[in-house]
Amino acid sequence: EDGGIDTPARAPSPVHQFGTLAVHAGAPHDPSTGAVIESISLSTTFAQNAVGKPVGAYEYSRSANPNRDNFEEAVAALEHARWALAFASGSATTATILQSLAAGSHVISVSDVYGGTHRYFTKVALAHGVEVTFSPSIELDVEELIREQTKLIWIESPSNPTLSLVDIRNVATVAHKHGILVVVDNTFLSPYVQNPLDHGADIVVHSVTKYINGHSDVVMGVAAFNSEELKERLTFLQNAIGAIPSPFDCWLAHRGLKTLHLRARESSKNAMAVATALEAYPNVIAVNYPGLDSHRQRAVAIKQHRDGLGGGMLSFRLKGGHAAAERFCQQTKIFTLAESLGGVESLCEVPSAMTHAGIPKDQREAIGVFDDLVRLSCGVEDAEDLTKDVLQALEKAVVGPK
Ligand SMILES: C=C(NCc1c(COP(=O)(O)O)cnc(C)c1O)C(=O)O
Repeated sequence: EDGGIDTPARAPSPVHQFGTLAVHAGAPHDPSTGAVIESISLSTTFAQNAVGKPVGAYEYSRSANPNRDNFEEAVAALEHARWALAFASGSATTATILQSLAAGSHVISVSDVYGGTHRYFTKVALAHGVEVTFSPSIELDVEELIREQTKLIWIESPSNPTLSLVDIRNVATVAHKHGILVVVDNTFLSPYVQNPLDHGADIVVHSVTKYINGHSDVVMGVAAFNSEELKERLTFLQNAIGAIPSPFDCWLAHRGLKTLHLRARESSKNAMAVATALEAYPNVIAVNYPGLDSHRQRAVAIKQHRDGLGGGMLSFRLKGGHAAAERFCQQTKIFTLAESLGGVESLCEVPSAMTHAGIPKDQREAIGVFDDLVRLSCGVEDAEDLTKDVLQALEKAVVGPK
């Protein structure tokens, strides 16, 4: 007990280090053929020897599927969780968790969240009776924001796209005193850099579409947790709502996950090089990167991130407003102008006009998503090439005196 919520049993401490788990967790050799790589089980249904007596462990693919089981087992191992459940997308994961709440429930969310998450919180959740309110400084004011009906606190750390951090333990300590669950969206860092359950979170979620799959060829989401009650509730909803991923997508995402440690280290190194170059550039107003000593919450990164890594994501403000931000993204040669993030290829975007365009301008700017903000997803290309690409695009983007 740490207040009003049972502290669930923790997953057993991992026997192996991250890289070994990434390669081997949830990856049994086929006992009949010895195949080292799992097959893809596309069958949607499984024979029964007699009524209600399936031949094996499976009956119908929406309820369970071998590839999904293997992928979920691997994610659970990497997030230090007893269980993980995979969904059709990160957004489907968010929706299923919110739909686990009774009508009349209240959720407190950090203000700076992905635009699609904001869209669900403000335009969908209320339809099933869940009210979401936002806080720009959740560590400071969470206690006063809690209501009798508050059931969940939703954190993105780092947040998309301003890379704000939250000290998870601080929020979880307050939340658990009131019997409130804490969800951390760990998409921006991946399980390699941060494990929110180790800091008191009750559920960790990812858009698998990003770093975990890592190759921009799968849309998927996942939630991981230690509570048996959550496992029962969310497994029921995974089947009843049915927002599940395909076996092939699970197979692809499991393959991508096996190199997550290599990709996360490389993209973090690249982001540090690019952020450092940006910080030195005269026409850059501000750089948001948790790996920089100048980051406003650098102490939280050092406390919560493996080796204080900043991850592969960063954003920066450019003199010259929206026009300069757009020109930058049109001038890059290696960074591709596109939404999404976390893949092997580097991407750039202008959140105010793209991923966060659905958030009203005044609310956007209140959380630092200004029209001149550019977001970069640093892939695994060479740091020198990425840095040169950014600098040449800056030269062309900024018109007038530097
Ligand atoms: C597509 C983008 N984000 C998706 C996303 C999601 C939604 O994941 P989807 O798999 O795209 O549904 C959830 N959480 C975070 C932090 C995210 O960044 C983007 O920011 O370009």
